[in-house]
Amino acid sequence: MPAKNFHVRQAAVSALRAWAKGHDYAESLVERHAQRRMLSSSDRGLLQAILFGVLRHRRILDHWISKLRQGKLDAETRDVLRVGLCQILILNIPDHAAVNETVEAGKTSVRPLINAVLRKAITSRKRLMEQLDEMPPAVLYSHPDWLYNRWRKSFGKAKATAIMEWNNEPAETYFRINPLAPPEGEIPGKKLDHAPDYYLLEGKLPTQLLAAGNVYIQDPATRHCIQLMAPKKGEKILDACAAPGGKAFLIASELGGGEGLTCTDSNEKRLPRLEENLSRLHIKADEISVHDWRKPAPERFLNAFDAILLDVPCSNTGVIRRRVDVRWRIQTTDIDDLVKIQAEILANALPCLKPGGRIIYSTCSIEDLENIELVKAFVENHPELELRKTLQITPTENGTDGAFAAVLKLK
Ligand SMILES: C[S@@+](CC[C@H](N)C(=O)[O-])C[C@H]1O[C@@H](n2cnc3c(N)ncnc32)[C@H](O)[C@@H]1O
Repeated sequence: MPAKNFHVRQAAVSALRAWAKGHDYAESLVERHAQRRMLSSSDRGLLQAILFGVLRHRRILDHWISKLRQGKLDAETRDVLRVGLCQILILNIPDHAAVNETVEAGKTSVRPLINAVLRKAITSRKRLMEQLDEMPPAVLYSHPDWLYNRWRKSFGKAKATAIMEWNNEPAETYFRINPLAPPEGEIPGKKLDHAPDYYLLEGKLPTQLLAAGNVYIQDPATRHCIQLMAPKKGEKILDACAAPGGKAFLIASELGGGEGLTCTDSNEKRLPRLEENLSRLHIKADEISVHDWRKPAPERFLNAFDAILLDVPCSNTGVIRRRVDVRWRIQTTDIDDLVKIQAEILANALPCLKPGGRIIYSTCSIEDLENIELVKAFVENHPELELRKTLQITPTENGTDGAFAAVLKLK
C-alpha cells in the first residue's frame, strides 16, 4: 500500500528545490507548496516543520549525509535525504513513517539509495548522537563559519554559540492588541508582563480578530524603537521604510490614529500590503507613497517632521529564528553594502526634520557595524545631531527577536 503522507515529503522536496534556485523566502514557499498540493492544515504544519527543520539544520544534515553515504549525489536526491534525516534525527518523527514516505518522495531510480541511507541513519543513530559533543559549534548549530566567527569576535564563544542555539528553536507567535479597535470578549493568548498589549499566542491563529484588525501578529521587540520615539498627538511623523506597516501601527496607536503619519517605502510592490494592513487596523495615514531614500528627499518633506523612523533594510541577523534561511542568504559583503545604504538613508532623511526634531534609527540586526558603529560615525560627521540614546536587544539576553534602536536629536 502506498504511504499516505508522501505528498507532504514531496512538497518539502519541491519547496527546497525552489528555495535553492533562489525563487522565494522559506515562509512563502510553505504557503505556495501547501496550496499547490491542497494540504490539510495539519499537513501544512508538518510541511513547515520539515522545511524549516532542513533549512535550520542544513549543515549538520549534510555532515550526517557524508557519514552515511560515500560518493556524489545529485541536488534533488540530497534534498530528499535532508528531508528524511531531518525527520529521523531532528524532528523525531516515527522511523517507519519517515522512511517509507520519504522514499516514495524520491524518483524511482534513487529510491533504493534513499531507503539504504535512511535505514543506516536509524541503526547509526546512537553513534551519530554521541559524536555531537565533539562537533565544532558552527556545524552542530548549522551556521556558516563566517557568521559564527563574526559573532565569536563580537560576543565571545559562549554567547555566539547560545545565539546559534536560539536561532534553531521554533519561534513563538505573539500578537498585539489594536488600541484603535480592541477585541471584545476573550483574548486567545497569554498576556505578557513586560510588554503591555502583547500576548503569546496559545492555540490557533485568531483569524477573525486578525481580519477585523483587532490584533496584529508582532514580536514584542518591535515596540522598543517606538517607545524611544514617544510619538505625541499632533506631531508630524515620517515612517520612511514602512512596509509592511508593523511599526506604523505602533506609531498610529500612539497618535490615536493615522493623522500626522506619513509612510514611504522604496519598494512599490510592498505598498499594497502596507495599505491593506493599515486600513484593516483602522489607520488612515496622511500619505502613503513610494520614495527611495538613497535619493534626496522630495521638496514637500523638507523640514516637515517632528520625528522620523528609519527602520532600515538590514542583515536581519536578530531574527534568524523567524527567518530561517537568512543565515544561508547573506554574505559578509552584503553587510558592508547594507551599511552604505543605511548611511545614505540617514543622510537623505535628515533634512526632513523640523528644528529640534528626532530620528529613530532601527534595525533587526545584532551587528555593531549596522548599529552602534553606524550611528556614532554619522553623528560624528553631523555636529548638529546629538546621540541621545541607544538600545541593543539580543535574543539570548532578552528572550525576544534581536533589535537595535537609537535616537538622534537635532540640537
Ligand atoms: C525592515 S523593513 C521595514 C519594516 C517596517 N518598518 C515594519 O515595521 O513593518 C525595511 C523596509 O525598507 C524598505 N527599503 C529598502 N531600501 C529602501 C530605501 N532605499 N528607501 C526606502 N525604503 C527602503 C524595504 O522595501 C522594506 O520594506
